[in-house]
Amino acid sequence: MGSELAVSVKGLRKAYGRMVAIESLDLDVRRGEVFALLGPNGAGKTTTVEILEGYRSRDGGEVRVLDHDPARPTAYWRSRVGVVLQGTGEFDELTVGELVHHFAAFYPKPDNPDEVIERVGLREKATVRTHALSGGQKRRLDVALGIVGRPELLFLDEPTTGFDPEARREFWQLIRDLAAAGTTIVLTTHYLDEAEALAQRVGVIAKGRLVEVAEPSRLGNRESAPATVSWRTPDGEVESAESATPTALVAELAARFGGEVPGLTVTRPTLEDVYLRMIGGAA
Ligand SMILES: Nc1ncnc2c1ncn2[C@@H]1O[C@H](COP(=O)(O)OP(=O)(O)OP(=O)(O)O)[C@@H](O)[C@H]1O
Repeated sequence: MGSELAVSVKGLRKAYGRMVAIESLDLDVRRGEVFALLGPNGAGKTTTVEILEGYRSRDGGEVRVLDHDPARPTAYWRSRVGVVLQGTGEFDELTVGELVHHFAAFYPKPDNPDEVIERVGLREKATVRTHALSGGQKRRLDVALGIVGRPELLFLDEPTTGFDPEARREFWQLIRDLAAAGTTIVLTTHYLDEAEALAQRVGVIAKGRLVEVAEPSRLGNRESAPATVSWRTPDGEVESAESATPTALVAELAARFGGEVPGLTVTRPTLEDVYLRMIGGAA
């Protein structure tokens, strides 16, 4: 029986020459959760994730991934960790079907390659050579290659960049299905709505440090942040007020208008609002 944590990081440090990319980073990911890593360009997300995947060395700190140090990867450990790489250009001449079958053969207990192709929505492209796929279709193929080994833990680096809106929704469903089947998922993304739709917890990295970890609805005290209430006055002007007790304000407006309040909206800061404030403060 392994630990409750799929990923455990304490005091991680990584420098490139004199540039310190990661400075004393602590991070835990629980088994079975979907965890999103957010942060501006150059914050250190890819560096962190590639250290966890065993593809980059570290300069300091303790790291356990599925109870194993990724700095000393074994073939068995690698078979339990799925990595969605961006692009597999060297296999351009193979068809989608050939490539997914080829990758499946690397794993001890792979999924059925044809079912995986179906699940990522590429059934119609199974006999097409991979160089002839569109950008979004190539990303779907990358995902297929990352999951065909039935990983316990899946890393996804900016998985939906270049997807059209429908493909994103379909991909989100795929991630939810994998999570429901017990796969732990760590994803990096620049899309705040994606983090909010998929992740139980998000971690914000800025300048090589983890600034905060929270449920998306609670990040930056978002839940208790003042709400903005706006409405239209009888002259047709839009008026708005910030309020810590918006319900009371709306009740007062309802009384003032004698019923329906014209143009009423009540908004709290979005995940993007609190995120931008957070990384602005850390920069
Ligand atoms: N191989 C490398 N050699 C030197 N510096 C590097 C290397 N890889 C990353 N860096 C630097 O380390 C810092 C963190 O980079 P990293 O790629 O981890 O950021 P990121 O958060 O993934 O950014 P993005 O959102 O743009 O993908 C950056 O300042 C980057 O320039």
